Amino acid sequence: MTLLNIDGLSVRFRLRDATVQAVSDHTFAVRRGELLAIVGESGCGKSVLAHALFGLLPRNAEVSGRAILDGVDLIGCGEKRLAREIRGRRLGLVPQSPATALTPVRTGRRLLAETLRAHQRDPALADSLAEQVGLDAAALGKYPFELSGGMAQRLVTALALAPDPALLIADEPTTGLDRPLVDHTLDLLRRRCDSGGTVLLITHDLAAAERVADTVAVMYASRIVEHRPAADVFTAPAHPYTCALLNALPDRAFQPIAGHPPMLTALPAGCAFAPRCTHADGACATLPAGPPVACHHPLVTEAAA
Ligand SMILES: Nc1ncnc2c1ncn2[C@@H]1O[C@H](COP(=O)(O)OP(=O)(O)OP(=O)(O)O)[C@@H](O)[C@H]1O
Ligand code: NI
Repeated sequence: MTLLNIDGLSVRFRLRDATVQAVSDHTFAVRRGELLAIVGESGCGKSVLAHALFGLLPRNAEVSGRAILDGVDLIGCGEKRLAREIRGRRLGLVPQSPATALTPVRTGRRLLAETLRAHQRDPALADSLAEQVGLDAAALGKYPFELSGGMAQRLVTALALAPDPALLIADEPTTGLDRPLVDHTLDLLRRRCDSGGTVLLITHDLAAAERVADTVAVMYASRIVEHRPAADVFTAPAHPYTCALLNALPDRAFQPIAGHPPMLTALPAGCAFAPRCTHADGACATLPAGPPVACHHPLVTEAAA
């Protein structure tokens, strides 16, 4: 059953002399129990997508399209309803910058207990939540400024989990963690989905997505260019950009992608990857249809059908 239905979602920022097109025409659904990983290079619009869903965009943002979570349009329902009914119980966010998200004058234990209480949950769950994210009791007694980056990261993850949200958006939840803790966090998200929860994992770490995702959406320059089951994306990528991303991994060809992504203030009318793509031709001057694969020359043709 579908939990989140996104239809034609776009976000642009108006600047004095330019417009930043940060999210372009996203249409996708997330099933209950699904772990969808959104991957793509730095600056492609992943966090802006998360903030649009959470209703956290700055004033210069213009949002269009719809994002229906459990019957409620997150884009159109208004700040009051978002604050009262949505953030917390239905929608949780692990923010990308934990340090700025933590209230400095309370210990981790107190922050967690307050969040639990605010959502009618037992504040005594604070210690077990901390344990789930790999924080020990001593760390929980510290103030945010006393925490390392990795500890703060685990605390914001525990805080986002505290209300037990129907959909958890985790924006780079493994930043600052060493490998065992990265895996610990990823496995926690996987278990959450296995027991009926739903997670949208935003990451630039393809290995992380490969470890736990059911489905993967690959973003390039504000658009989703490929959105398919994870096993297919990692074994038979269909978009040349996905293929190039995988080939850049150290344990694959370790071949960096030539060139740079376009400025989001000057996106081309056609395929934005065409200038870097060895398969590009005249057809790429027009916008390809898709996903599942937004490409005029997909590498796996049946996937584009
Ligand atoms: N308030 C804003 N005004 C103008 N541009 C913005 C604003 N917020 C974000 N952007 C731009 O939107 C684009 C997408 O940013 P976003 O943070 O979503 O990237 P990202 O994919 O999350 O990257 P990273 O992996 O580095 O976190 C960037 O070019 C960024 O500069
Ligand atoms: Ni980001």
